[in-house]
Parts: sequence; C-alpha cells; structure tokens
Amino acid sequence: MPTYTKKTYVAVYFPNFQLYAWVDFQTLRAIEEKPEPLASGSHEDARQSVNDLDAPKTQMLRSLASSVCDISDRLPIKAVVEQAQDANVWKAFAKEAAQAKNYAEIGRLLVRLFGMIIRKYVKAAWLDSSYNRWKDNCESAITASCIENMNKELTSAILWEEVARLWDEPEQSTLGSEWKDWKEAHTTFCPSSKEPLRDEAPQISQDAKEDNKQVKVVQKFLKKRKSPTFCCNNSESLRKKVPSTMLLGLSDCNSAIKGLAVESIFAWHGPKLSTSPTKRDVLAAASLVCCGLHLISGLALKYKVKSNELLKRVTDLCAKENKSYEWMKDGFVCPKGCNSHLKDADLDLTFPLTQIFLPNGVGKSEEYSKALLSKKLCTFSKADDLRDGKGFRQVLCKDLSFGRESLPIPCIVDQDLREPCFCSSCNGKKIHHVDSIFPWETFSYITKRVLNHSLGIDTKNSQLGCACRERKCLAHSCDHVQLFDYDNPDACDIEGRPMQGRFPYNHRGQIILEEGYLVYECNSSCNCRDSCVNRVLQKGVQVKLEVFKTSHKGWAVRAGQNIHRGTFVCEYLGEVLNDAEANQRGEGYDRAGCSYLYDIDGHIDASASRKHIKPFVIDATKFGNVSRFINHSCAPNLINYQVLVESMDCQLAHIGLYASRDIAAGEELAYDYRYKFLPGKGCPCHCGAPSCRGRLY
Ligand SMILES: C[S@@+](CC[C@H](N)C(=O)[O-])C[C@H]1O[C@@H](n2cnc3c(N)ncnc32)[C@H](O)[C@@H]1O
Repeated sequence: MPTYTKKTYVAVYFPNFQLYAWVDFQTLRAIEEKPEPLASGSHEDARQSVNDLDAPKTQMLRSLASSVCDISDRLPIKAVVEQAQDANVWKAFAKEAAQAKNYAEIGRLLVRLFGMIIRKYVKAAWLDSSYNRWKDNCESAITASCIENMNKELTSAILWEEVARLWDEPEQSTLGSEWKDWKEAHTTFCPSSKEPLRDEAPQISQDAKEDNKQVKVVQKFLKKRKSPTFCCNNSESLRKKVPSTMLLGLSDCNSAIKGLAVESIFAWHGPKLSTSPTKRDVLAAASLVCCGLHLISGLALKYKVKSNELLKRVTDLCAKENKSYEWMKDGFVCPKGCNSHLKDADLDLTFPLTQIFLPNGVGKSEEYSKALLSKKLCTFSKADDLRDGKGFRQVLCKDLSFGRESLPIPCIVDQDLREPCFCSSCNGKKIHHVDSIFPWETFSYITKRVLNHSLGIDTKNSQLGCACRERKCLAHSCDHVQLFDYDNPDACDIEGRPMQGRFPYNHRGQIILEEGYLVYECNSSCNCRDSCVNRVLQKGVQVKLEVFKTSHKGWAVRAGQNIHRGTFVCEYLGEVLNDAEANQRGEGYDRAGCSYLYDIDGHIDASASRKHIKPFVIDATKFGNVSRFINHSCAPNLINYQVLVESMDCQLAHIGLYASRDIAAGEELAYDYRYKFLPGKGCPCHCGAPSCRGRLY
C-alpha cells in the first residue's frame, strides 16, 4: 500500500477480471453507502469474492512476477551474460517467479535478473550511486508497491536504446530457436493476469504481521465496515484504462483518481507482444500504416518500446532496405487527420490504438473506417511477402494469439485483397471498422472464457467427477458415459449406430456423436489425465489455422492443414453475459454492422423456459479467440456442439466447433449462424454457397 502526495492507496481487486488497481483510499466508500451497482450485476457477488483475500494477494504476486519477467522478455540474447544465454535458465526463472510466495522472493528475483544483464547496458551513474540501496530494498521488500517501484527503477536504469540496437543484429544460430522457446515458457509459467489462478495463495494475515502500520490501518477499517467490499470512484481516467464492467460501483466522492493511482494500474495491457518487434514486424507495419503517429502508437503499445526509440529504428531500417513511404516524407499530413506531421508529432501518445478500432462504434472508429477506404493502404515489396502456389501473401502477424495457443495463428492478406473493396455491398455496409489493418488489436486474446458479473453466479466446479481410477477412462465404466446414456437412451452416432456405452469421441479425438446432443467431458474433478479420450475441447486448438482477409466479409479463418471430419477446431470463446446485458450490447453491434454475440441456447429445455430461464450469451467483441473471426456459411464445414466441462449447467455449456466433413488446407472455415430472419432488417450473406439463403438475418 503506497503513499504518494500524502495520499494513501489501497489495491482494489476486480474478481471477475482478476485484476487489481491502486486506488486513493479516500475515494472508497463502503457498499452500504452506495448499494446500487454502476454496471449491471450485484454487489453480493463481488462481496463474496473479496471475502476471500487469498485470491487478490496471489493475483498481486502473479502480476508482480509477470512484470519482472517482462523485463527479461525485452532483453535480446546479447544483452545478457553467457550463463543466461540458455532458454532453460529463463524457463526456470519464470517458473520460480510464478511460484513466489511473498514480495521478498520477487525482490530477490529482481536482483538475480539484474545480475544477468551485461553491465554496459546499465546506466553507470545508477550503478555507482543507487545499486546498493536498490538491492537492499528488493531483498527486504514487504509490500507490493516496493516491488513495483524497484521494478520501475531497474527498468529505467537499463540503456534501452543500446539494447534495442541488438535486436537488429543476427541471432546466434545455435541459440535462436531455444531463445524463442523462452517466450513460450514465459506465457506458460507466468500466465496473463486474466487467466485463472492455480497455485495456492499465501495467507494475507501472515504478511500483515510483518507489514507496516498502514496495512493495519486498512485492516482495521475493513473490520469496522464489516464488509470488505467497496465502491470505486467514478474516475474518467480510470474508466479509460479499465472497462466499465470492472468498476464495482460508483461513489459520490468527487476527487478523481489521478497520477500514481492510474499510472499504477498494471496487469491490464490488452493484447500486446511483450518482446521487441522483429525487423520484419517493423517493416510490415511501416508499409501498412497511414502515418507515423499510427505506427508509433500501435507498435509502442504492443511492444512496450519507447516511441522515440521505435521511430528511429523504423526509419533506419527502411533506409537500409531502400524503402520509403508517403508518411515518411517531410511535411506529410495524414489524410485521416491523425495529426502526424512527424517532426511535430507528440509521440508520447496517450490513446491506444485499440480505442480507435473499438468495434462497438466507440471513439474514432467511424472516422478511421472512412479514412481506411479512402486510401490505398498496402505497399507490398517482395521482401515482405511469402510466395506460395497461390501467389504473394503478406503475413501481417506471425501469431495473433501471441503465444497463447499451442500453435501460432498467422494473420495474412493475400495479394488480390491488398486494397479495400469498394463494391456497393461493402461500401454501404459498416463492416469496415472491423476490417482493420491489425485485427488482433481489436480485442484481447483469451484461452479461457470470462464470466461477466451480470451472470450473478460463482465459477465453482459443479460438474461430477467420474469414479475411473486410471489415467485414461474406459467407456464401459466411465460415469460420464453412463450419465449421457441415462439422459439420452436413443442417441446415435453420425453413422446412425447407437451411442450406448461409448464416448462422444473416437480414439483419435474426433467427435462421433450425432449433432444436437450435449457432450459431457471429463473435468478437474476426475482422476484421469489429459490423455483421456474424453478430454478434447478443454485442450484447446490443436490444428493449424490462419486468419485472412476476405473481400466482402471482413476477416475470416481458414484451415492451415487438412482437417478430418469430426476434428475439434476451436471453442467459441468470449465473455459470458446474461440476456439483458447481451441485448443492450447487441443494439450497438447491430448499428455497427458486425456482431460477435453467440447464444448458448440450443439445450435450454422446456422446464427451464417455463421457469423463464434465459439463455446466456457469449460476446467475443472485447475478449475472444480465433473463433471470433469465423464467418457464417449457408453450407458450412463446421458444426457446433455444446460441451459441459466444469459445470453441469447447460446455460454454461462451452461451444465447440468441429469439422462436419473433411476440410482441405486453405479452405475457409464457417458454421451456420442460424440467425432468425427479421422482417425489415437484413444483412446480405456473402458465403458464396450455391444454396445460399441470401441473407445473414
Ligand atoms: C463473428 S464476426 C466474423 C468475423 C468478421 N468477419 C470480422 O472481420 O471480424 C460476424 C460478422 O462477420 C460478418 N459476416 C460473417 N459471415 C458473413 C457472411 N456470410 N456474409 C456477410 N458478412 C458476414 C458480419 O458482419 C457478422 O456480423
């Protein structure tokens, strides 16, 4: 709990998003004083979540650990000492960081990290005057803010400009691939703060004994209020960084949360790369943007590199490669109004690109899409392109999941689609705001769904574990098979044979169950392991996929390999909302001409609808995975099943997309959206199937 300008700050934990933010203590009000929630949902859920302080404490440790690892992730191989030029060292480091049980442990890791950096990349003056104090502070850290400050101090002591130059040098061939593994290890051991916590959390009370007076003051305050749930100040600056749904409530206190409080919100960075951009990334971006301001804001946001360093690198690289773009010329004024006369541009941008691209019509998206259509965007050169049997393809991004999926998902523009489409259909439609040049910037990539607090439910596992003792369940004895058979005595497989006594998947993991039935997968309450045949959807994407640009449908997904019938392709992931929240959001999406909502309604039975149980909806607008780019087809090659994993509640079924026939590499993947046709409204369908119904809805 830091103090700054004589104010005291406390960490406010947002249980649904597993994030925390520093907030001025004076701006907090007990829930009783302001019982109406700001966003939909109820304070009761939040109250329950924060009664257990273990989760926020663990989350803070995780975030700090992750920020320590972020520094190491920015260091190229030549900036570290020889012993550290081995990916295994970094894997072990990241693992230790993720398992840290208190602040001092993280502090000691920071000191170790410093020891791995070659001295010439650290400011000499800092080494002479501040290093010893910094080291002592790290090793005796008892608060999160201390670690945060020590981390910042080390970050600013590193000579990043010198370090940045090393990225342009060729990698050592023997270590190149090892080094890339490091990033993978980083995401495995230091999962993003939005992912669920797994490790056991240390007790906050133990730490409080050692902690300073301020902690005790807060604890006393919490006790006096009886309920440790607070409203959060309605700060405009906080809202800009934190989605409104994360604000627990609104207090009537007028003092805004400024300065340190907002600056200290961490673990919320949206989709971003944590490494420095490669030469290829920089050149690809330079060829695609409208102006320098756009380039700098996009890359600096994603790569956490200072904008001035980046701009220099871009111009140097382009000069070396003999490339010149309109926006680099003296006196260039961006036609989109980005105010990007490069020499005068204020490069320390305060707005992130994600705001420009927000797909719900917020911010500058309208303006942006107009500009996007008005200009030829792509300047292709042979060096940037990949040539294959189908001609040139430009790889905009090697992996738009940024290491979160087990296989990279490239984002590609084929040669014939380098320019925006001006056909009457596309021109008339507002879809172009999603037709953004960097589609990964429009959302946060997730691999686990996010339960919105509008659901008013807890996330505990309510699924039954089977009694199988082995690592792999056997169909004839597995309770999940028996449960399914009991509920669906007449179910058949896709060939019409009875399903009795069989798993929904064959031994290759391909679905054999006829469409329309629920799939019961084994789960965390079972004894079996990942190799169990009844665990498929939960293992995530296992086939090669590519996101690519289409002429009339925005972005789309295609197979990067041949996919056999029945193979699991991906889960439709997003934020799970209740019906009311979804309807409210849906109106905005309809106006924008593009929706990422998916109703989980297929299996809400008659008794549920009698009880007025409304289906839940998945919204992949802000949080999603590759599935959000899959388009509709009237003759689809994917089929969706509802899969129960950690909950028996059909409203909380996962949506699995499986191949409904053999699919060849390069074929676009699509499922039937099954939208209802509404009179008066409508959207033309561009699926191109001979049996096309003509309209999406
Ligand atoms: C879930 S998104 C699919 C990805 C989207 N194309 C993108 O660029 O992000 C659904 C939206 O894509 C567009 N879309 C999907 N399938 C389409 C089709 N067959 N014809 C026209 N537009 C389609 C519609 O705007 C729809 O609201």
